[in-house]
Amino acid sequence: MYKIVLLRHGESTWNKENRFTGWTDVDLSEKGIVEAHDAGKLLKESGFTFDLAYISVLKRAIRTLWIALDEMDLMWIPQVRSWRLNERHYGALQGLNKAETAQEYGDAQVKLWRRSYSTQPPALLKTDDRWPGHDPRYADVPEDDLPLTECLKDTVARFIPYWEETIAPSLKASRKVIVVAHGNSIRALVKYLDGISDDDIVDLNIPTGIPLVYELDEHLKPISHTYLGDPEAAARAAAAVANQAKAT
Ligand SMILES: O=C(O)[C@@H](CO)OP(=O)(O)O
Repeated sequence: MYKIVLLRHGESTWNKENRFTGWTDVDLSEKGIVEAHDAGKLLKESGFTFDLAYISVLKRAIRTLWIALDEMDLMWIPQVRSWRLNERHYGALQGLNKAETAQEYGDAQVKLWRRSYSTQPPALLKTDDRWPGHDPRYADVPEDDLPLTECLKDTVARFIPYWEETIAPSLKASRKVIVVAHGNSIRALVKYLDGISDDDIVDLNIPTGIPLVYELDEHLKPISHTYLGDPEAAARAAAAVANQAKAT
């Protein structure tokens, strides 16, 4: 049996301001820093240890990992960054307030943009400063792979090859792995691992800063998954994420 821990970063400054974030590189809020410390303490108290970490190239995930590893006295472990673990790119919605966007376009449209499997938010133009082609951290990524917007299906398409080619072989080599990523990139992985349908994935929300532990069989098929800590608190936090973009 294999085990892997998936962790969404702690609350970011734009989570706090209720803005669509995507690939915008915002930092953790004060609450997010506390959540990252708590995640590390909880992992340590629960007997977890790691010898390899995978993270996105966004600082809210990187800092969450650093803080959690510091709590576990594991800052020495290899930390492998990939853009493929980034948050789903939110296209032209990046920066907008979620509730105001729902007032303008309606709750149903915003829910489609946030949670449907295959509806892309409005796209950026390549001339827009928010297009990742202007950011040196993506200089080695082929231009055709850099999104102008993404639906969850697009995030699955760029994350799962990385799972198959890089993360899964590490697990099979008995590495103790933590993945620190984002609400929608973790939804992409969970959809794939648990075989969740395109319709049912709409109702899955991932809370910030609560470790999600998967036990996997020898073929890396899930045997179980659980949030560490208080399950009701995790359910409440997930419901709060779902409700972030209501117009009223
Ligand atoms: O703004 C975002 O990038 C994500 C995660 O913070 O938001 P949502 O939960 O609305 O998909």
